[in-house]
Amino acid sequence: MQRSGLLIIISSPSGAGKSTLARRLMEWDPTLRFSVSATTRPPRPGEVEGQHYYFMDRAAFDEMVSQNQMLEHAEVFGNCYGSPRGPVELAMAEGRDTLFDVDWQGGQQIRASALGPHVVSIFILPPSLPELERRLRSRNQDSDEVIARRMLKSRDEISHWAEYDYVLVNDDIEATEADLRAILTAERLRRDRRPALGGFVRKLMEDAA
Ligand SMILES: Nc1ncnc2c1ncn2[C@@H]1O[C@H](COP(=O)(O)OP(=O)(O)OP(=O)(O)O)[C@@H](O)[C@H]1O
Ligand SMILES: Nc1nc2c(ncn2[C@@H]2O[C@H](COP(=O)(O)O)[C@@H](O)[C@H]2O)c(=O)[nH]1
Repeated sequence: MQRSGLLIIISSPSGAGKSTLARRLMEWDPTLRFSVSATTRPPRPGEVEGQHYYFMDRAAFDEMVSQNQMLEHAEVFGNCYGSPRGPVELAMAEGRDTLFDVDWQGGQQIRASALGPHVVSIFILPPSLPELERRLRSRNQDSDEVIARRMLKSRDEISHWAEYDYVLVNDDIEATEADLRAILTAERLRRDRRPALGGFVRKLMEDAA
């Protein structure tokens, strides 16, 4: 039987380090596929269409939603974000694992979808709220107003931490990346080895009889 890809969801308050960790994880394992989201947010300097996001206007976004082309979608910080369904289903059929950088609403929707049994969800906490703000500022890409809005929403996002399979505090980036690698390795072992164990255990018992 062809194995099915895992859906690895990473959520956190804005600025805790999801994108940085996702990038590092994909450098470690280039077979991982990143789910490039659609968004109505304008591009930041340096963001590339089709690599960081599919940037679109509200009409195009709504059209995708109405055609059932989004696996999940939500309004975050006043803009629309969504995960296109087609590439995820393709990756799963090919047995490839997909990484999602989505907020708690996206996490809930994917978990509740038909693909829910394939989800591994990870919540990233910042070491403190002042450090979260420092990281948002150090990124040097958002206005004071945008940063204030994201900080205001951070408590709401953090309140969903217990809905996730794993929760990591992203203090030291190397240590957090090592934890993510360990999670991925263990979850893949579980997926790949467990189905074959039924036959192995049956034979073990027969041989002993
Ligand atoms: N462990 C860490 N220690 C110090 N700085 C970090 C750490 N992890 C990430 N950063 C820095 O914090 C900033 C925000 O990180 P990043 O953009 O990855 O956050 P994010 O959670 O993806 O944010 P958003 O939700 O807005 O996309 C970046 O400048 C990144 O280099
Ligand atoms: N529910 C979804 N949330 C998403 C998606 N893509 C990104 N996000 C989340 O939005 C915020 C802000 O992202 P930014 O790039 O503007 O900083 C962040 O929390 C992301 O996780 C998505 O497809 N669905």
